Amino acid sequence: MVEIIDGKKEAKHLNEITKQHIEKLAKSGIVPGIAVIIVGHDQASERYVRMKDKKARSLGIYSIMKHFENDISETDLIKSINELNHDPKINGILVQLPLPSHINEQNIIQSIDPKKDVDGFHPLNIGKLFLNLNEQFPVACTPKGIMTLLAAYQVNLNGANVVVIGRSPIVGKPLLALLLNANASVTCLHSHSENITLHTKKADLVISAVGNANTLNDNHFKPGAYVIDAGQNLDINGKLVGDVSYDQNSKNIGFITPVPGGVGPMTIATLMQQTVEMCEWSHVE
Ligand SMILES: Nc1nc(=O)c2c([nH]1)NC[C@@H]1CN(c3ccc(C(=O)N[C@@H](CCC(=O)O)C(=O)O)cc3)C=[N+]21
Repeated sequence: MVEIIDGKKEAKHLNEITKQHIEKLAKSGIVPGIAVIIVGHDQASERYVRMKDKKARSLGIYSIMKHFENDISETDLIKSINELNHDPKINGILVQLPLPSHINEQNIIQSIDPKKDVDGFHPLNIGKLFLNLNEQFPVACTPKGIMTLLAAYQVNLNGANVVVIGRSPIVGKPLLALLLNANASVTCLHSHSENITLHTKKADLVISAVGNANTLNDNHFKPGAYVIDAGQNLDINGKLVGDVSYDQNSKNIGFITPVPGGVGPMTIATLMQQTVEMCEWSHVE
């Protein structure tokens, strides 16, 4: 029997801890704040952004949303980010990706004050992560949430054989760094990799961040393997599914995170956690 991890339950637990931090800050008259910028009218993006805003408000985080039309110029977008960089009520700035093709994503990410980069996408923060610096800095929320989930399930990463599939700057790459920093032996596979099964069959833990339904199935894993599915795909019926196809009777999978209800809720809970952490960091310096 496959154990299905309850990401919603872990996210709820994390949100309760975040709430305690918010209440403690409130005693000093401090309210953490997040600003989310969204460009255009992509349905999925609008939905995620609303979910983030709703969760932030329910926890007592000050949350503002800036919604721009598709034809906003890069200069105007940077201007708006600059205002938020200087807004003392805002601790975290998130620019929802992807952006329209006439806007250079790196220019936008690099215009965010690294101390307010709640996504952890700024090159300075990614550099700190890869160097494993002993200081406080933001880390991409999906990878950080996955690490929290692994810790909650007491997965021993020390010397473990871990395969990460995907090398995006928002999931695969930061995950590589986090896993290396946790002393795992990490293999990263991607669209040019040959014989994926050769690698996944040896893995104690496989983390898939591909973005294609049915990328993996039970035959890819060794008995008892842990599987984290960070995929968010729509199947042919428009249903949200992950990268891995499996059922309760899959014989090799030890545990797996479901989609929906696995990594997704942890991403949003981690965003809330990190907004509050960044507020705390800004007050001790
Ligand atoms: N700057 C930026 N930061 C991001 O973190 C970011 C982004 N841009 N662009 C898009 C991706 C995608 N992403 C998700 C977060 C939560 C769920 C999530 O909560 N999923 C639920 C289901 C959601 C639903 O009901 O539709 C689940 O898996 O259970 C999904 C996807 C964050 N992203």
